Formats: sequence, C-alpha cells, structure tokens
Amino acid sequence: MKHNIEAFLNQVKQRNSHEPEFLQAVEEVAETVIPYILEHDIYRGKNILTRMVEPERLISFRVSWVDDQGKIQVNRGYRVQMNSAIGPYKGGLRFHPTVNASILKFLAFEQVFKNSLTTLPMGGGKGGSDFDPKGKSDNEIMRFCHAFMSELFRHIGPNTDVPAGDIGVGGREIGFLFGMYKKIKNEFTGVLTGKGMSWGGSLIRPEATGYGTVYFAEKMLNTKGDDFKDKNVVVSGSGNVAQYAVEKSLQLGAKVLTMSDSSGYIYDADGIDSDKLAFVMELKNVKRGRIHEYVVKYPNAEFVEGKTPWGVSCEIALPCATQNELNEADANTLLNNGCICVSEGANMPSTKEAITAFHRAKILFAPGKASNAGGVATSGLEMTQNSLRFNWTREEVDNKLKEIMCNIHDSCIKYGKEEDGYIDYVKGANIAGFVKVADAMLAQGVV
Ligand SMILES: NC(=O)C1=CN([C@@H]2O[C@H](COP(=O)(O)OP(=O)(O)OC[C@H]3O[C@@H](n4cnc5c(N)ncnc54)[C@H](OP(=O)(O)O)[C@@H]3O)[C@@H](O)[C@H]2O)C=CC1
Ligand SMILES: O=C(O)CCC(=O)C(=O)O
Repeated sequence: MKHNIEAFLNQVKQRNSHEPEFLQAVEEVAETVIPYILEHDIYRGKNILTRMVEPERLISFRVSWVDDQGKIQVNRGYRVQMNSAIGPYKGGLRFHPTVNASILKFLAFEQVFKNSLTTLPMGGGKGGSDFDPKGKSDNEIMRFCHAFMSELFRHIGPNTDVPAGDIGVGGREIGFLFGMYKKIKNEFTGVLTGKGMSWGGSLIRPEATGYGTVYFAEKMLNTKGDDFKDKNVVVSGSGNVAQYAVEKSLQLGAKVLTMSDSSGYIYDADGIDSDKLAFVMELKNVKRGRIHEYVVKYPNAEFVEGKTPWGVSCEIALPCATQNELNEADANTLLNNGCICVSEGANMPSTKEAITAFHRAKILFAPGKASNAGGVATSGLEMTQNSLRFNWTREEVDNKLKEIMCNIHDSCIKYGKEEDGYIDYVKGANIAGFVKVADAMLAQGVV
C-alpha cells in the first residue's frame, strides 16, 4: 500500500516538480484515496487518480491594461479546467500577486472533490491572475477585469465553465467581468456566480461560505453533544469568508476574539460583536482599509503586527484567510490552549503537519473541501435559479445550504468513521468526493 502511494506521488512529483502547493493537495488525497482504490475492484487498475491530477485544460493568457497614469501594465491570466466528469467546470477566480499555476492547480484539484461533495452537478476549475487589487482605483479594477474577460470569455459559458469569486474577487469584480462577457457575447446568461441581486444573483451567496463553515463546525460539535454557545472563537482573515463566519458564530451565541489580514491580527478580549463586525465590513468592503484601523475605533482591542491569531486561547478555530496559514507549531499552541474544533473556511489553510497534530489529538477537524463547500454549493443554487429564471427567498436558500452542509457531514461520517468512533473528516471527504467523480469517469470511458 505504502509502495503504491509513493510510486504514484513520485510520478506526480516528476511531472509537477515546481508546484509545491499542488503536490501538497495531491498528497493528502492520495494517502486516503489510494488505499480505498486498492480495496475496490471497480477502481483498481484504471489509472483514475493519475487522470484526475492532470488538468483537462490549463489556459494561460496575457492581460494588458492601462493604469490611471496612462502606463501599460501586463499581468498573467489563467483558467485551470480540472475535471468535467460530473458537470461544467466550476470554481472561483483569484486576483493576488502570489497566483501561479501551482496555486491554481491545487485549488482546482480541491474544487473537484468539494463540488462532488455538494451533490450538485458541478465539475472543478479555478482561475485568476497575479494582478494585485490592493491600492488600485475602481477604474483600474474595471479596466483590468474587462481586459481579463476579453480573453477568458472564449473558454467559459453557462454549460462549459462558470467562474465565481475567491481572494481579491468579490461583487465589484464579478460585476465588471459579467459586464464585459455580456457585451462580447451579446447574451445574458448565468456564466458567473456571485452576481448582484438585481442582475441574476442569489440571496445568501455572499454569506454562504462563512455560514457553511460554521454550520459544518456546529454539526461536528453536535457529534459530541456540544455547540457554539458561549465558546471562544478565533478567526483569521477579514474578507468575505471571515466576515460571515464571524456573523454566524455570533448568531449561534459564541464570542469571537480575533480577525486578521496579511498585516497582522486584532485581538478584542471583549469580543467582536455585531456592531464591531459592521465596522469591519465597512472598513474592508467599502473603504478597503487595513485591519489595524479597528483598534483606532475600538482602543480596548490590540493589534498584533505580522502575526497570525493562533496563539489566542479558544475552543474553536476558523482559519478563513489563505493556504498554509496554520502550521504545526500553531496547531500545537491551539491544542495546548484547549482548542477542540477546527473548521477550515479557507482552502488548505492547515499544513500537512498541522493536520497530523489535530488528528493525533483526536479533535474535531474539518478540511476546507468539506467545511467551506457552502460557497460553491450556493453558487450551484444560483445556477439553478438562473436556469429556472426564478429566485428563491433568503430562507429557502439558507435551508438548502444547511441541508447540503448536513449531507456533506453525513458523507464524511460514512467514509471517514474509524473503528474507535473517531471521524477522520479528511479521509471521509476525500473518498466521498472521489467516488462520484470516479464513477462518472468510468461510465464515460477513456476521454
Ligand atoms: N469566497 C468564497 O466563496 C470562497 C472562498 N474560499 C477560500 O477562503 C479564503 C478567503 O477567501 P475570501 O474571503 O473570499 O477572500 P477575500 O479576498 O475576501 O479575503 C481574504 C482575506 O485573507 C487575507 N489574506 C489573503 N492572503 C493572505 C496571506 N498571504 N496572508 C495572510 N492573510 C491573507 C486577506 O488579507 P489582505 O487583505 O491583507 O490580503 C483578507 O483578509 C481563501 O482561501 C479562499 O480560497 C473557499 C471557498 C469559497
Ligand atoms: O462559488 C464558486 O463557484 C467558487 C467558490 C470557490 O472558489 C471555492 O469553493 O473555493
């Protein structure tokens, strides 16, 4: 068994030697899925995982645009179309200076499993650019988005590939991207999700990833007869996912102590209540400011520069910023401080060593592909509403989101429950995600 995993990983390493994040994501899946493949005749000898780690298509393109000084700028754009066995490619666009093929392939690979877990008919993809939105004017953002879509449009479509937001891409960017797609194609279709409410968006989509992450954590806690009430929660990030993870934690009666951005974190021992959260939302979504401005408004809180918040004592940790933001030392600190539950809002925020520490301590740990699947699931619901040309109410969408998160939790138990009763959510999510995609690939033959 060990030999099969090593041989497989060596082959993937040879082909993708300069892609550490992609290799990290593949390794985590291989370690849990290869044993399952070897135990099941229908999957053995079909090279399914070898096919799944090779993107069906990886598009890279030049994005030229003019900045406010009249200078011509050039960025690189990408779309990784990873797997379309169970539906059109689906996954976000990330605008961040660190974006490269490795990051987008890891995200697209994770997306295949995540989308399968939602039970909705969506394949996996991801895209973006090394464009840095920080400090850019609205007009620069618009010109960049229009230039990006002037190439991307030929590779996507409502039945082909449906992008959405991710880091650096929110409602504003989706609007500009949609506007250019509509102009070039002369059609009004559900080609993107995360759209505004007056032009095809779904209620609850902005909230869905953060809410879903908390719904999943609550389900995990329920297996121990526990819940969010009166728990101390530490959150990283202050963007879309973090904001709504904080909101839902507060609604469930928890006390949220931290939020962060790439400059550091704020620690508010009195708790970030709903008024303080409204301030953060205005600061981040409208003023596009930095998290340290929180302590100017709320001087009882402190700002810790250049650090992540994992040293703050808590029962529940919600990493909602970025990949590999929580390492082994952080995991041990969280465990020593009494943390009992980690639910990933971000994609792959915990390193492999951190996950091993959580598993060894047998605490509740949910990998992002299960716990943050509420975002893409609600994108799937947006696609359904677009096809129906009908909008569901806030309550209807929220109930469907809860049901989907509940089903994902059940799938993780089905494939991840161990003999001693401990639930390995990593194993559960990987195998459950794999089975549906693998069955579809087998049915469709070698294509
Ligand atoms: N939006 C969605 O629906 C979904 C998002 N996700 C994942 O959730 C995570 C957050 O995404 P989202 O909230 O949408 O993105 P946003 O752009 O809205 O927010 C990102 C947040 O993370 C921080 N951050 C980004 N990069 C780093 C870094 N290198 N170090 C420290 N902090 C960093 C940002 O700080 P700063 O402003 O300083 O850069 C910001 O606070 C990502 O991993 C994304 O892939 C997963 C599922 C769905
Ligand atoms: O809503 C979507 O399609 C994308 C969400 C996403 O990028 C993710 O799940 O990581």
